[in-house]
Amino acid sequence: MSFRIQPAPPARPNRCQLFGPGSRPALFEKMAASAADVINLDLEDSVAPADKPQARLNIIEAINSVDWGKKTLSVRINGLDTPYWYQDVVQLLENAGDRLDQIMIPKVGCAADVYAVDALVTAIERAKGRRKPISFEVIIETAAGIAHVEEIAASSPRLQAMSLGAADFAASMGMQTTGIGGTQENYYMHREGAKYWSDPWHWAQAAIVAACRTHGVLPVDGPFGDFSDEEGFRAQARRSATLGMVGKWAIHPKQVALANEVFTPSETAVSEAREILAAMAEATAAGQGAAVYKGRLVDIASVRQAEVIVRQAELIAGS
Ligand SMILES: CC(C)(COP(=O)(O)OP(=O)(O)OC[C@H]1O[C@@H](n2cnc3c(N)ncnc32)[C@H](O)[C@@H]1OP(=O)(O)O)[C@@H](O)C(=O)NCCC(=O)NCCSC(=O)C[C@H](O)C(=O)O
Ligand SMILES: [Mg+2]
Repeated sequence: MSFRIQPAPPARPNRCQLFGPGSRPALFEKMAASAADVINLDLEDSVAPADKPQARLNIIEAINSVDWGKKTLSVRINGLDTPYWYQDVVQLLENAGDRLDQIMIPKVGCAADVYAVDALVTAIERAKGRRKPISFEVIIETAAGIAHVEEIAASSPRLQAMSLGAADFAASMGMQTTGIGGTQENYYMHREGAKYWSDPWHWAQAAIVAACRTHGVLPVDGPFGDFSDEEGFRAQARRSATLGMVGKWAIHPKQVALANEVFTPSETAVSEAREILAAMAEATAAGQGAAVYKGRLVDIASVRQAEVIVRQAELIAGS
């Protein structure tokens, strides 16, 4: 371990972030009643330009009136390259009550983007005497965002989570696809007449996880567009979980249970982790630094791996 200790991320469940357009207030109660850990009310790309003023009003009304339970409540504002974002922030912070937890900043390209929103949010919080500081989450979905991912992860103490936005990311990178996440038909290796599909999102996810873990931020996988493809969603989510991401977006209520299933460690995984901890406790008591568990080596690094799984399970059970 470096002399600089890896900070812990926020201790809250983030297995599923359910999105809904701010222009469809009929969905808000259904979102609140869902099993998602995080709700993202959208002012950005799912809301047409002409509907943005009304969507802001809908969202403010819903933040103040709907029972959101223990969910993290987040609003996605418009990007800093638009004329909308400052009004999103000003109207939200001046009119939404303390139930608003978080602002999601899309298409972040550098740390200064987060700094700009932080400056505005801080000024409004002071002017209005808001008691609860607003936290931030960002979307990495541009070439600049992934190129500057580490400085973005370090950009503000308000930052709690970072997602990969596969659709805008693909567009910004000039990728030849209209798919949102998942297997891409033309991204394959070829050998002896057979195709082997690779994962084009893997490198960006790994970069996001590394940046997030370095700075104590929750890494999250973004949308999977084909909401009729449950196995495709599961496969994408399992790869993300294996890489270290803590959750995934749902763009349809069908996807909430799938995300919760994948990002909740299974009973088998938790029992195995506990057995590894027990085996190592026994080995340590006997003055040994390593042990054999089910025919394989376990040592102090295995303890750290097992602790990740046990901590995740305890966090979810306690939420
Ligand atoms: C995708 C949808 C437009 C589908 O809406 P709809 O046609 O109404 O779906 P269904 O008829 O299948 O709905 C079945 C029931 O579920 C309710 N419903 C639908 N959507 C939601 C929701 N988001 N939350 C809660 N409940 C929902 C319906 O009302 C039906 O209920 P009932 O009649 O009582 O049975 C729609 O799901 C939708 O708008 N989804 C969110 C879209 C969105 O927010 N997109 C933005 C995030 S993705 C993105 O921005 C890309 C990213 O930035 C990137 O770059 O990668
Ligand atoms: Mg996007």
